[in-house]
Amino acid sequence: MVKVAVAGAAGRMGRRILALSAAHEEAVPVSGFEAPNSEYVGRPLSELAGVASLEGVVADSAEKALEIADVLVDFTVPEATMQNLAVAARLGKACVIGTTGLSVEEREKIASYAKEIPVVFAPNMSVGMNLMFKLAGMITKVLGPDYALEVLEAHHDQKKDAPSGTAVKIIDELAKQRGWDVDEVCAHGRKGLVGARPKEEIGVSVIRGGDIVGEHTVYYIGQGERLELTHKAQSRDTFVQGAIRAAVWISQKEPGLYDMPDVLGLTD
Ligand SMILES: NC(=O)C1=CN([C@@H]2O[C@H](COP(=O)(O)OP(=O)(O)OC[C@H]3O[C@@H](n4cnc5c(N)ncnc54)[C@H](O)[C@@H]3O)[C@@H](O)[C@H]2O)C=CC1
Ligand SMILES: O=C(O)C1=N[C@H](C(=O)O)C[C@H](O)C1
Repeated sequence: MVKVAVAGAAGRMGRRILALSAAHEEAVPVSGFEAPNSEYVGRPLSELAGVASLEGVVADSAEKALEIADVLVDFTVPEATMQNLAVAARLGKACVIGTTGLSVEEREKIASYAKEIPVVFAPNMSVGMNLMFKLAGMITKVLGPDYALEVLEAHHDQKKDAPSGTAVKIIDELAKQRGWDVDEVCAHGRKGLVGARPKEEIGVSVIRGGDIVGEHTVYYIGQGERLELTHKAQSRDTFVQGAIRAAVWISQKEPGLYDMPDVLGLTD
């Protein structure tokens, strides 16, 4: 059994990771933690996860939680993820990171820690979305430059970062296929007298509201037709299942930076 420590144990993802790993055949949640000043520190994990058999309480540090674990699973906020990763590297523990909204510098630091410990780092852990990343690139290539590229993402009203980490990765795939520099071509939420649409542009639109789990669409807009490629997450558990799969997988790996296609066997 792979022993999992859950960062952000009281969060939307953290609670479901505790619950679903408690019922998993190859993983077991041995600890969960929150920031030291969190109101959840000391609360029973069983209460947060809604699983009576779960033992232990929410710890106040990554050190305490990781001492007894094999793998850190972290869906928190960028600052916490970077701190937790430093602890994991010091203790030689593998990591699964799902946090989004990280800066370029933070991503580089993750790559550097991955020289010491195995790390899965992916903005979306669902099977369908990881297939969509590939399809989005393929469609862009097949349709060619006459089709305008627009990306729309929608999430719940508590989401902190925008555009979503998934949208950022989709945009990277599209730009890569066209040979464009992503920093030069994105039009985020147009406003005012923006003029005619340049050919070298990727439009990016963001919706926030209610309890939308996560929806992403790429529009390929031509003259006389348009193709829409959409993924809708209907439950957070789709990401959680992927995260637990990644935790089991990474527990057997050498240091390195891995993505979900590695875990899912979707590599070319
Ligand atoms: N890669 C993927 O498949 C997915 C990624 N995400 C990402 O995961 C992250 C978390 O999402 P949610 O669970 O919805 O957010 P959330 O806000 O419900 O949970 C985050 C938790 O982290 C805790 N936290 C903050 N600082 C901490 C620290 N220093 N140590 C330990 N815990 C700390 C918070 O108190 C909170 O309980 C976001 O960046 C989101 O975009 C979310 C779903 C899927
Ligand atoms: O914050 C969320 O909820 C989600 N975040 C991820 C992202 O930013 O792409 C993945 C998923 O869409 C849910």
